Amino acid sequence: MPERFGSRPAGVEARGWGWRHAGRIRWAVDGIDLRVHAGERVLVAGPSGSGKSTFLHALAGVHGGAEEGESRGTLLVDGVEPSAARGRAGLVLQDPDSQVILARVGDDVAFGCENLGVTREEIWPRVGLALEAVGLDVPLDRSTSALSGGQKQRLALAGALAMRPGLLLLDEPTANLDPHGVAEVRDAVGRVLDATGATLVVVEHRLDVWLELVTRLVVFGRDGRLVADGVPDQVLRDHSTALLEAGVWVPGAPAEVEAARPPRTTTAVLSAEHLAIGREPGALVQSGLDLDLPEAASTVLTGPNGVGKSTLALTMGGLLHPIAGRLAASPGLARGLAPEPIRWRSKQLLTRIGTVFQEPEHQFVARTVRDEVGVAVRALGRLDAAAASRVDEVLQRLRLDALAEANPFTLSGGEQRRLTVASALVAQPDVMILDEPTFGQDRVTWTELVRLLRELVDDGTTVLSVTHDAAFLAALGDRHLELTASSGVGRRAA
Ligand SMILES: Nc1ncnc2c1ncn2[C@@H]1O[C@H](COP(=O)(O)OP(=O)(O)OP(=O)(O)O)[C@@H](O)[C@H]1O
Ligand SMILES: Nc1ncnc2c1ncn2[C@@H]1O[C@H](COP(=O)(O)OP(=O)(O)OP(=O)(O)O)[C@@H](O)[C@H]1O
Repeated sequence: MPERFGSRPAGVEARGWGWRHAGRIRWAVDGIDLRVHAGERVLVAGPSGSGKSTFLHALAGVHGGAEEGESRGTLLVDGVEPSAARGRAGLVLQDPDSQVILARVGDDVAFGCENLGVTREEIWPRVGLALEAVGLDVPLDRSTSALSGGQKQRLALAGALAMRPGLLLLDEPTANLDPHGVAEVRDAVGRVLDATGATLVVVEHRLDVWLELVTRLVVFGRDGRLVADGVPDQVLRDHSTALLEAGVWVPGAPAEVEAARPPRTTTAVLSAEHLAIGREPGALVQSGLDLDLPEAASTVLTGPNGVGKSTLALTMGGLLHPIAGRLAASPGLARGLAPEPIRWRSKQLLTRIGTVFQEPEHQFVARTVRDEVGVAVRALGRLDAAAASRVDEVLQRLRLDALAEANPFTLSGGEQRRLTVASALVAQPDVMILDEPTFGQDRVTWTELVRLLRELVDDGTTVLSVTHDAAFLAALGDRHLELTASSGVGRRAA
């Protein structure tokens, strides 16, 4: 491979390296001593908010100047400052939405290659190969804004793979993928590494998926310093306590939460009959859906990427018009309003159905974390002492209290996810609809989130969650609905 295409494997060296984001007192990452040889494959794990993404962004050379933060120590990629080695690294961001640049799938995948000066004759075969490798089977002229979350994640990875970088940097690349897609994408990365010999640094909470591909495991602790580094088997054996304390999902050590239990009642709070859904009238995604949400139980909706889970969640949440059929609330939920949630005004919706979107940052409206959590209660004119103390309690339970004054947009991916859940919780809606609620969570924050949702259900809240997370399904799938491409929605017992 000609070198100007950036395919020569690049090593990494950190000596006492640290980064502090502007506006923060704490160093997000500090005292990092790490030498990664060209061609090594490194898995980075650690608690939510421990600086994993910060480190990855630094390696990609995308941190800006003093207005974004300050660094100390030394960080080198291929022997030079990361900003001078930008063409050598391919970064896939945690939030695939923020990485989509161009309007068409093919152009978006080609974008990075064009920047590297790859010839046009070579770009298009690369684009085709990369899309095939990540299993994104859509026309090159498909609009990128019409892709589902999982499809966008595959798109971002295809763009990075097409560049054939010497240093591949992946931030939770499989967090939005269905189980089949997880293995498919990991194997695609493996094949590219085998072919190019590139160095890999991948951040992921779930170790089991990546362990078979990597040669090294590096673990960040809560304070942004390394707590373990070495051959995976050895790190897992010698540091198991430290790893569990750091919230790492150690294989074979599942979270300690109760299993799902069958719904207590068959009374439905929301029922769909022959429902047809889509983002717009001409674009039907599913039709003929019959389903209901049992009261005071937790229903979990699973299914492959792009099948329509988010679309169904938004429709159930009263945010998208059904294309056909009927979605009706029980009289107890409608409380005097028309039965169709789409007809409720936003304030009326707030206390009846709270929806947490798949992409957290689409939801932020306030300037601080504390204000964001209080948005709903303020809209309802209920910011009394009880509401204020509930805000504090939720912040503390979801480990956001130390970030109460931070800007929501500066939070880590996992912190943002917890913030959106916190905001919806505080309004105390009868029904909560959550799209991928455990995205980006470590074992500790995951457990806290799952326990909190179980308590809500015990107290009478009806919860519907969309997820690809098998552990979440085991803990909260009182009712399991599986959406499939051919047969609509199937119901499974807990
Ligand atoms: N742009 C920013 N400005 C200010 N603080 C930031 C910014 N980005 C991240 N932080 C803070 O730096 C810390 C580390 O964040 P980072 O995203 O690196 O964590 P992470 O380990 O990747 O977390 P997660 O597993 O939740 O994605 C967090 O406390 C976060 O709030
Ligand atoms: N904003 C949009 N505009 C038009 N079409 C969209 C939009 N978002 C998604 N789609 C399309 O609608 C279909 C269903 O998408 P949806 O997001 O509901 O899937 P999903 O099951 O939630 O997928 P994932 O698991 O990847 O998040 C997909 O084929 C997708 O391409």
